[in-house]
Amino acid sequence: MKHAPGQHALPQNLTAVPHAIAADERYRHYGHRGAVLWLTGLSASGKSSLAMALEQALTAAGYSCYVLDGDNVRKGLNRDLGFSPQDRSENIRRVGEAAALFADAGLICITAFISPYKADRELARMACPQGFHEIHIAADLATCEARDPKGLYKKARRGELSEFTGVDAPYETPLQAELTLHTAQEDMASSLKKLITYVLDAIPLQSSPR
Ligand SMILES: Nc1ncnc2c1ncn2[C@@H]1O[C@H](COP(=O)(O)OS(=O)(=O)O)[C@@H](OP(=O)(O)O)[C@H]1O
Ligand SMILES: Nc1ncnc2c1ncn2[C@@H]1O[C@H](COP(=O)(O)OP(=O)(O)O)[C@@H](O)[C@H]1O
Repeated sequence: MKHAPGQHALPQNLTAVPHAIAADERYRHYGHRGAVLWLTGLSASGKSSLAMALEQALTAAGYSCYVLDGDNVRKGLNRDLGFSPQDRSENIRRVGEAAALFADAGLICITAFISPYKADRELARMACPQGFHEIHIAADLATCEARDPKGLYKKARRGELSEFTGVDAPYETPLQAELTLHTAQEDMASSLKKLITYVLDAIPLQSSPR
């Protein structure tokens, strides 16, 4: 359809608001509020496994979710960053900002990063006013080291990898996480069940979305 000069196809009021679609419309569309589920824990504690399984379970239940993890963030957006304390902080700052955008768009953003520093996790929380749920994937170092799925703990012990979390870099244990999963003491199905139960309660789904 052709428009005369000065006319346009969009409704006039779209130019008057910062977001053309308001939060309530996103809620009606997705059937739930946007939020960030922030998984934190040592390497091999179970973050990635639980994040992927949770995404699958929530999607099957009718939620719209997306996982941010090292695989899709450290290879692209954050490929300039390593594992120094400064780089880890910047990694988490950017992930927090990106997660906030996903939540603002109405999605459940599940993040799976070691995020070893308490102050960085607090900054991420402040960046995500839509709702930030810190979930501590708690497994002791000995268990994680015994799992060692990528052989990184062995490398670190041999001195071939420096500043490895738990070996020669710190992990600051969350003191007030919304949920703690003890993944050294229970199998993955039990941890996943607790996680799903928590999310269904904390982020209710409308009875008839869309
Ligand atoms: N030095 C060092 N310390 C910790 N981890 C290391 C290191 N070097 C590489 N890796 C691999 O990178 C993954 C952790 O990346 P993150 O972005 O989650 O780390 S952080 O939050 O910035 O601390 C981590 O993945 P996960 O095992 O899934 O946690 C490791 O596989
Ligand atoms: N309760 C549990 N929750 C999650 N993972 C578990 C659990 N028990 C054992 N595991 C195993 O621990 C390993 C964790 O690896 P991964 O998910 O890659 O950890 P991370 O992303 O934290 O590095 C997987 O092999 C997983 O099957």
